[in-house]
Amino acid sequence: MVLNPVLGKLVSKRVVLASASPRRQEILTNVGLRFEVVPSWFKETLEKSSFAAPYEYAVETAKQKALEVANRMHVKHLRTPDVVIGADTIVTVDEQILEKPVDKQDAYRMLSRLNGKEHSVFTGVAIIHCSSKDNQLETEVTDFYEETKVKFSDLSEELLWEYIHSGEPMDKAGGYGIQALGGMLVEYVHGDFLNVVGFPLNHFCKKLAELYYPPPKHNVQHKKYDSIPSVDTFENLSDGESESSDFTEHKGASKLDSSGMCSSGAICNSENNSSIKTGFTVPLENQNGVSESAAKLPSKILELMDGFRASKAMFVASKLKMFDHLKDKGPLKAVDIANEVGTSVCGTERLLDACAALGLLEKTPQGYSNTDSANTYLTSDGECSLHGYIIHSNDHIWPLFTNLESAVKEGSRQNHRAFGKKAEDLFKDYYHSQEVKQRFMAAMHSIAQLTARDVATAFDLSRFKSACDLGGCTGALAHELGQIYPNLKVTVFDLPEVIANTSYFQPPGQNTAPVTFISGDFFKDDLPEADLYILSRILHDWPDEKIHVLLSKISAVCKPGCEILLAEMVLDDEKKNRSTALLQSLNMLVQTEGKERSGSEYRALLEQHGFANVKIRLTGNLLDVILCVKA
Ligand SMILES: O=c1[nH]cc([C@@H]2O[C@H](COP(=O)(O)OP(=O)(O)OP(=O)(O)O)[C@@H](O)[C@H]2O)c(=O)[nH]1
Repeated sequence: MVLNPVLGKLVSKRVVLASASPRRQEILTNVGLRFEVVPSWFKETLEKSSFAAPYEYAVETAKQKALEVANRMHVKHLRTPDVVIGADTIVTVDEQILEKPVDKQDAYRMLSRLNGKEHSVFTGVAIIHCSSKDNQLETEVTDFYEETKVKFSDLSEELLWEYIHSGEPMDKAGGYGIQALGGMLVEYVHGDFLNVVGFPLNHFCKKLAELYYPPPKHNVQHKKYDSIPSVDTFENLSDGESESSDFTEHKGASKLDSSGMCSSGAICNSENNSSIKTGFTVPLENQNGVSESAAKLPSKILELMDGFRASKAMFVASKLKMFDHLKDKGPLKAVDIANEVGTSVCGTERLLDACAALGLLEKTPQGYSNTDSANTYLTSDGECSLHGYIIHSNDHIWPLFTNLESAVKEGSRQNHRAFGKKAEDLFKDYYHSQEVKQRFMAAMHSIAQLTARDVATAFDLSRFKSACDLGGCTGALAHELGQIYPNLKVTVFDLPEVIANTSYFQPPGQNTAPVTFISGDFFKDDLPEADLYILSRILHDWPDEKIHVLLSKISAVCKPGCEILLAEMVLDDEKKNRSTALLQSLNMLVQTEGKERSGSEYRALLEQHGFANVKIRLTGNLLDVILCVKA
């Protein structure tokens, strides 16, 4: 779910965050944005005195950071990104610009200046839209800044030094982190808190709204985006569709009757009273046009209550290949689709209407047709088809999840309840029939294709000569690695039942780098030699005991300097923020003995087997990446 649909405009774009700041990564990840992280190499050394105002310095630095990454990625022939985001945070006090302290003395100097006073925090942000024409990079720059005022209490020398010795100030503008220990120094904040932390999310969304929902020319009233558009339809999540600025057009269009329904019969959106197609939030306006009841309605809970119905509607339409038929022959009427797929007309019409309301289809007098997102993701041959994973979700995960209650009570997987068969070995269960095996492989292939580029580029892997993808299934990640690193020889090592079935999934065309497939069981058989061992979505399948067996085997064949790359959904250490990963951990509960783990948990497992320098990258995609080296 994307609460703010303007972020959905970036869904099908290759978005790059040109920042090493973990805070910026977290702020953007938390709102569901998918992006790659490519830290900028631009040195923050612009001449401050040449700028008329401090914020101009921050904006220019942000711009240069983003442009450096856009250029580097273009030149390196990694696919040119669509959007690069750069940011720079500075603190100003007494007309001085403070950046990150270089050492403890510098931190002390900064904090002493801020002590007992109000100061400003500016973050400059640059959003660069990139395109490639005749192999030349073309860029369109949008930039802005946000100012937040912060006041420090009167702080004792002792407290300042204690804070400095905590180590927290060192990578933070002005020498403090308001989101952690530094919060104790602060008396008040006027303005956007996240701006202080490093990224002005609200202003960023407004800027995107200006860019992606340009105001209708006849309606000058809405020229400025004071609020983020809140039209909550799925089509706003896809790029290029529904470009109209619905949210301005609908403003105030519907009135509510006493039952809370819009007079049009549509359900209304709480923020701007616009007609929306999904959700239940029903506002009442007071005389100032402010919604009174919205706050009382548990819209999040209502949405979650509804969530399984929406999933199932999409699953069934996918399983019945409705999106495939519409791609080939749309627009089609319900009766035509019902005839094509052999379903009832009344049931088909309701399903298609629901899919249209969810933004998966478009409904016109000519009939139903796919949205661009449906063509791309929901058809079985779509460019980034998730069909395989959707069918696996419908046929395998859904029955398991209906037994979640038992799984939670018993703390174990539920295959016996869902499929009337006691779980044996996890993969033997998947591979007991050709049909289930192919379904599972297609599901893994969908996810691997969606994530491969982000996994492959999370770190620079060009120094490696050979890589072995343990449990690499269809080879989707291996092929992507071969594309990006032409000097890397990639081997996929997987069970014989898998290797025997990989041919169907190989990419078409001659110019893909060759991948070698070797069959074997990584728990029992000798592992192929490699400089880099990859485990993508493997460790989460297993309990710690089994992971120790596997890591000790890898450690035994790894020469010093060899590395391991893990691709997993990494939980935050407190296990409270990343809902997709936490739900995935429940998913592992109902079907495996494994679980999702936090960065610290992975680090501890790896370090026990002699791996060091564990680096973690949150990619913003479904998989995050961990790299470590055999000491
Ligand atoms: O209260 C807080 N104030 C500031 C921060 C963090 O401080 C840094 C600011 O540095 P900069 O903008 O130069 O960004 P870098 O970290 O060097 O990363 P780039 O690669 O983008 O240059 C920033 O990380 C803020 O998050 C804080 O955490 N709390």
